[in-house]
Amino acid sequence: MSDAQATIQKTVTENDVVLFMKGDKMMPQCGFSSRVAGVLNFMGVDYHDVNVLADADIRQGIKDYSDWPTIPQLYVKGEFVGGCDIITEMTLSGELDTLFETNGVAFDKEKADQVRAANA
Ligand SMILES: N[C@@H](CCC(=O)N[C@@H](CS)C(=O)NCC(=O)O)C(=O)O
Repeated sequence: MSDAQATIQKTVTENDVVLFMKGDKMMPQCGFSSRVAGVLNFMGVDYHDVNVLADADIRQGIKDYSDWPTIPQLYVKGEFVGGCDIITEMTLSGELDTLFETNGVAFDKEKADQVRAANA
């Protein structure tokens, strides 16, 4: 296993929720990353952010790890969940709430409902 793959595996194993993104959660540097980080921030989710722009090996490595060609990538309990389109859909359908509840990830349900109401 390459160093990048080992680092990624360790990161997604040691942190319940991980967002591989461009920029960081306070200052995303891509609209897709910004949308996912914005939802997680608004929902009050405690997550670990990894800025792939800081490391070319991780940027490529995360695509290899999940066999998914783009960033952002959200992981919950070590499992790849999706990118921006999937997370947006799951937020609006309530599936993301269910996934968090099933995995014991704390979030503010009222805020999640607010996102849905604003996009209804
Ligand atoms: N449809 C994608 C949009 C994300 C996307 O297209 N990301 C591009 C541009 S930021 C990307 O990661 N390209 C490969 C790269 O920059 O390494 C999603 O749902 O996440």
